[in-house]
Amino acid sequence: MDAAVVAENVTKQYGDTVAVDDVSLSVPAGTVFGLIGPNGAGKTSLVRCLTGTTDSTGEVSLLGSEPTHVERARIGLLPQSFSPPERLTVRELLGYYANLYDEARDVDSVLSEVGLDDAADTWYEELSGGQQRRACVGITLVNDPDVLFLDEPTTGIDPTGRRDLWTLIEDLTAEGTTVFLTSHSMDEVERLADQVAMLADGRVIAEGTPSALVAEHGGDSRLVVRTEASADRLADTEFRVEASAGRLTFHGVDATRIDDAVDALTTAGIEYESFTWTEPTLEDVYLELTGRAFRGGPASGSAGEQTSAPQPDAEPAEVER
Ligand SMILES: Nc1ncnc2c1ncn2[C@@H]1O[C@H](COP(=O)(O)OP(=O)(O)OP(=O)(O)O)[C@@H](O)[C@H]1O
Repeated sequence: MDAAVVAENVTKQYGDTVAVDDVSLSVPAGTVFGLIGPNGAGKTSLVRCLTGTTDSTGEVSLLGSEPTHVERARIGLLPQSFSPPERLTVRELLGYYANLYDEARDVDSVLSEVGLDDAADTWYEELSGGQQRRACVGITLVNDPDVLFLDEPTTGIDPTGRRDLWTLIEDLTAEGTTVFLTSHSMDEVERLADQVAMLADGRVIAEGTPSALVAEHGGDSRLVVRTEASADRLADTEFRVEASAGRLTFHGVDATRIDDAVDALTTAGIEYESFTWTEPTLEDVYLELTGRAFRGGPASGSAGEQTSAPQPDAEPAEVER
């Protein structure tokens, strides 16, 4: 598969601040590349280097050319902060941007894709924050770009709208669009990205598929049991069990071993109120790698039903006794 975006040893400095530090990456065409990292890690600066909207050192290839030489119609860029003209209706706004290109998509189709059909005749300034963000996403789609850079696309968008946008991004990549996604939403990146790079202090500190990163850095699956019992009665169990206020945490409990852990509780005669099974997610990877993990509590994030296979989107399963 051809690479749509390639960076080799890209560095960007603002005065003494090294915002992007010797970054190399490659994004195959038709895939989603997720860029994550704490505030100030250099994500927006890197996007600017890749799109040729700032100068940098190193090599960047965008659709096989230097970024500034790529036909603008082939690129879509949704910056983190974007303020289009406010005294236009949404339809007028998309039409305005569509007119900047020789060939553009049908504005009403784009409006529909971003869920703004009903707000088409509303002034941009009268939209809610989430609707405004949807309109901005729509603006990036009017030229039917081959590569789409989305910097925090779903900020302010409600959960249903976020999922609609995720589906839209999946549809776009299915048709061959390459998406470079910057996000603080780990569930968004985990759901969408084929490849993820984590940036810290301008450098890529981890890169891989979401599942590979979770396997390497996410920690183990565990069963958290709400009980006042101590761990002493579980001395013989094969699981590593940690006790903390009002709960026992069984480590290394994958989906097929939940029953074994519950059996161990029963065998030990331990009374419990409920238990929750959690498995590591990209959020755990993020917390681990940024060193901000909250130690001692159950990992937050996705989990499956007690007996089902892990489901990336499912809520934690709390099972009452
Ligand atoms: N125009 C600028 N002039 C000077 N310094 C800048 C400029 N833009 C960014 N920086 C600095 O570069 C570093 C990286 O900033 P950048 O905005 O790329 O981070 P980010 O990962 O996108 O952050 P966030 O998640 O908060 O959006 C920060 O130290 C920031 O202060």
